[in-house]
Amino acid sequence: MILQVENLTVQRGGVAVLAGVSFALDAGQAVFLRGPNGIGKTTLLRTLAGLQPAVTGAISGAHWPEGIAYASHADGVKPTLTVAENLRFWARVFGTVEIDAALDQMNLRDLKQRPAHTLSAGQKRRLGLARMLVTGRPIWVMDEPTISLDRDSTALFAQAVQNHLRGGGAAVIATHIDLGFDAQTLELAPFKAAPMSDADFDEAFL
Ligand SMILES: Nc1ncnc2c1ncn2[C@@H]1O[C@H](COP(=O)(O)OP(=O)(O)OP(=O)(O)O)[C@@H](O)[C@H]1O
Repeated sequence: MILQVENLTVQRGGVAVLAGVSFALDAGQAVFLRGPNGIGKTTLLRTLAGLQPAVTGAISGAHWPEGIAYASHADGVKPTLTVAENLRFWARVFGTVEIDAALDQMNLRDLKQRPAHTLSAGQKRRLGLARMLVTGRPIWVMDEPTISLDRDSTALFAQAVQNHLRGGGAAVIATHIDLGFDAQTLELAPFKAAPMSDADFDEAFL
């Protein structure tokens, strides 16, 4: 199993938001996380990425956590560097060298020498996603990756994810849209944590 999540409770601002989340991914598999605004998708992704601890439950797998590449809402793009320099920078951070495949897969070759601050929102997002390709990491954890992408770029991204899966990778993707390929779907609404009751407060502490 490349990633296994068992009975996970995750919290934001000290309050549990999701409880009892479980799923498992083998190499070559993806899961789409769905749920209304505020349900806890970002919180779950941040926990999977090892950026915050789980309240209870377990995350395990052959490559966890060192094999995770996390794409948050932010693109992580360095504005003063060109597109190619951004990718080389990330390649160096992750100990890889190859950026050509990322340029091609996210259709960035013509923009290679452009300073990133001159890119449109969608182009910047394509660069942010190309970053995932240069990490060389097997598990992609992605938060609404298609925001700002037009239909063609969304299709390019979906293709890049499928290539990653075919190469033995895995992906956890919070998305509201249909990316056009089959994967598990995990609806998070049923895992909404119960609100704290008055009985949970410790009077002696107040
Ligand atoms: N710093 C904070 N303190 C307390 N609560 C917070 C804090 N940050 C976020 N929250 C709350 O935690 C819950 C989960 O937020 P999260 O960002 O994980 O949801 P989401 O499903 O990713 O939402 P969206 O679809 O809107 O991006 C939300 O109800 C949010 O209001």
